[in-house]
Amino acid sequence: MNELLVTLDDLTVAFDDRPVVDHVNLKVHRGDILTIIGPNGAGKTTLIKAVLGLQKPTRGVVSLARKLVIGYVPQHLTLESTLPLSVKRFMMLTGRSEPDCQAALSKTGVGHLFNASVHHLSGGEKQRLLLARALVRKPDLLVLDEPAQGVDINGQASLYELIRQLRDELNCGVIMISHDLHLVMAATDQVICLNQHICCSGHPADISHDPAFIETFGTQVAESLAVYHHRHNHSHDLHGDVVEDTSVASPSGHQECSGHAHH
Ligand SMILES: Nc1ncnc2c1ncn2[C@@H]1O[C@H](COP(=O)(O)OP(=O)(O)OP(=O)(O)O)[C@@H](O)[C@H]1O
Repeated sequence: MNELLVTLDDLTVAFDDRPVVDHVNLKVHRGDILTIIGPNGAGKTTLIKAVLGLQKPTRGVVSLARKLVIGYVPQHLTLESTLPLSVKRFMMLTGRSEPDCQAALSKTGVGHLFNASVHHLSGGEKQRLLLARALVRKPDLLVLDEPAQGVDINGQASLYELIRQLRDELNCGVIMISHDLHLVMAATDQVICLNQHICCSGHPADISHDPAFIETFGTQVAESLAVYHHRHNHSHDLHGDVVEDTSVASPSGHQECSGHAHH
């Protein structure tokens, strides 16, 4: 088992006695890609803020591996539009060397924009710049809050592919929030469906069959994902008749909570 990077132990965050993250238990290891999905207001951002140390738990514990370096990619790049700022300057604000900054930008496919103004970048280029800024710290853990927001559908697929490649290259763990269910399903190892508490979790191909998932996202979404991720779970004999295939793995690590009322 790879090194354990993050443990959430019974994490609860409440605002005015209203729990928005409720009794969440979670472990992230080096090499994991874990995606948090859930409806608006489900507590996704609050959960990652707790991991980043920006939100104090009301109850429970967030434990991080010793000397854990976290690279954070926010949803948007918000900058004062009147402030002239080049990509180079933006990257150098991290305090890293110019060659390191340039290498990180090349890794995320925007090395050619070193001298461009950040204000002139497209949505996809901005996201790649934010990713480069997170990478230059050589993180053990990448935390991304809807990294593909404002990026077109082709750009989204390549951004998720890039995140996978970076995970392989850096051997880091990845926690990300996403709303792009189809793309997430293709690019992640484990999905957590959060609606204050963890409704269900597991391999993306299996989650879409989960009653808790269907309850949260509706039958239409679940069916479209189930078709998209259909896995052949049986074999055929010489006559073409269907035979049970016991060698097909059952949903790996698939868990569903019980004892909670699903919203
Ligand atoms: N500092 C705060 N004080 C009070 N309420 C807060 C605070 N931060 C978040 N909330 C509330 O907590 C709930 C969860 O918010 P959060 O941003 O974590 O949801 P989310 O799942 O990320 O939503 P979205 O998908 O819409 O971004 C919301 O109802 C929000 O209004």
